[in-house]
Amino acid sequence: MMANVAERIIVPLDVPTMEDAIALLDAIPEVTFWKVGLELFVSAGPAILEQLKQRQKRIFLDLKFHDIPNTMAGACRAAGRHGVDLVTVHAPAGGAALKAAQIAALEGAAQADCPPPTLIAVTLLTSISNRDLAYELKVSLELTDYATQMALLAQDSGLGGIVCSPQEANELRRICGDDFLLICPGVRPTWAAMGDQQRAMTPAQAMAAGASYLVIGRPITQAPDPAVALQKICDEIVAPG
Ligand SMILES: O=c1ccn([C@@H]2O[C@H](COP(=O)(O)O)[C@@H](O)[C@H]2O)c(=O)[nH]1
Repeated sequence: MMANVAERIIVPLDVPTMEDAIALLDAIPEVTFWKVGLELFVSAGPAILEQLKQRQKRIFLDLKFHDIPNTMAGACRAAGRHGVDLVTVHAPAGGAALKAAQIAALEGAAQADCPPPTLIAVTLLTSISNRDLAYELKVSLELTDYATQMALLAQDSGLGGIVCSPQEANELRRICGDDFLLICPGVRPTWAAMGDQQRAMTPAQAMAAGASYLVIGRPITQAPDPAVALQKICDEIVAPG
């Protein structure tokens, strides 16, 4: 397995319990970067972060905070104390909330004497289609223009990156520059089911579009053999068919 490719794949621990999470960690020890989302954090709490640290894994705490500035700051300060690598907020919370969140995340890390997390903002969930944006959310901008506005809002607010679909990664990389993290879920090998993802690309396409990291869940975690699925994805990135 090409180490540098595998290290750019973040696998979500989208499972209901701590026991399920540990089984997944043990099934694919090759994974260096794990994502803890709402389901597992609400179920298992911060203890899952300790399990990951004991295994020297990198941690993406994906709780997608979206609230008023004071509440966002409190949540990000607490997240900063956990010593995780990445923390998510929603960009449409607005510039005041994003700035407050960024400052608070650094404060939390300093209080706990741990490295500060990189705060990243979700531009537009990858489960939202062009049609959903226009007809359900009543956003009149073109989807790429909306994602660009959210990315620039995050960058201007001092955040270190965004979560975006690989379909917008090329344009957002051009606009936001090389030092801004682009974390891309919505990644599907040709042999995997799309599920609820609406704006997806293959792993090789997503890397080529400028993603810093790919978030790939069900194609790996629900495969008959997750380690084989991970290896297949790495091979496809290195030598696209
Ligand atoms: O826009 C977003 C933001 C976050 N996610 C998260 O990524 C994974 C994707 O899992 P798959 O099984 O590969 O679909 C999941 O944890 C989401 O919460 C996203 O998909 N889109």
